[in-house]
Amino acid sequence: MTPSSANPSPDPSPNPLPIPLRAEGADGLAAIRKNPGEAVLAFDFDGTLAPIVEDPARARAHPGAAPALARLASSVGAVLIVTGRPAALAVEYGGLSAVDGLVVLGQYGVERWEAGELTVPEPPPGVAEARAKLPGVLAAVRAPEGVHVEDKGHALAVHTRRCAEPQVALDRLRGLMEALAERTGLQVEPGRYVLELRPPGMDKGVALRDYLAERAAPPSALLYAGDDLGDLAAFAMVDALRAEGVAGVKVCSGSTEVTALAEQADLVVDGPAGVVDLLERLIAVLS
Ligand SMILES: O=P(O)(O)OC[C@H]1O[C@H](O[C@H]2O[C@H](CO)[C@@H](O)[C@H](O)[C@H]2O)[C@H](O)[C@@H](O)[C@@H]1O
Repeated sequence: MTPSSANPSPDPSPNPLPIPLRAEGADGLAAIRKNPGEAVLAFDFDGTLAPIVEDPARARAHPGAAPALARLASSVGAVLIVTGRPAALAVEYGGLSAVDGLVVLGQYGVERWEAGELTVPEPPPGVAEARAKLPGVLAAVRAPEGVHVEDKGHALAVHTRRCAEPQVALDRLRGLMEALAERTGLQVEPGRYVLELRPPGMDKGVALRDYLAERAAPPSALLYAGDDLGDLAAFAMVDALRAEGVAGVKVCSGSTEVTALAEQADLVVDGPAGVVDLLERLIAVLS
């Protein structure tokens, strides 16, 4: 898959930006080019910067991601990672610690990493309760072989990717997870062959909005790239900001596993390799 485009690019440069599918996306890219120093570029981690792998502990960013983000960080207003991962893990798995000025909002915005400093609040008591109850719940329903739990401190992610039938397994667990979430005051965050039990009240859209509110002025443009259902809240925030006059670009790191983002995106690229290609094209036009 090459970057999506409605028409052939009129840009004569050897490394042109793709043409967005929507006029608003084209306006967003134009705003980044016009005023890069005030633009904010935000990225999801798994599936967007890091290829999806079976074992979450083995996920690593595409080798081109950190170098490209480091170069962009020197020419745009801010580079952000907004992830369901614990912030420190995203930094480690992404090899991102040397990206100047990078801010990582982890666990859907609950945690923050910046300049080597990590801020992690105490999780609500429901997380400990869910942690204690989850093994019993999974055993009681004879969870299929391959189901595994990732304990993220603030959330418990139940993964089915390693099951023989991951979608069947996910569907079988959904109701139980919802019931456990209700009993523990948590919410279920669905994703790519994963159901997470996490505290309510924060999502990637709120995380973006809070971050932007800290800045002295609204950005010249906000680009957000994601691949999974948890990124829809960030896309909705791009839309909300557009309604307030802030230019935006919604980029989908495409996969066959999730199609909801592609339906809303201005640009659909081919997974993390496609995202890195887009970053390199941005570097080329901004330098
Ligand atoms: O917001 P993100 O950065 O996209 O994180 C979302 C979740 O990603 C991870 O799970 C996904 O990636 C795994 C590794 O490739 C894959 O095995 C799994 O099937 C995917 O759902 C991560 O493990 C979760 O903690 C994140 O919340």
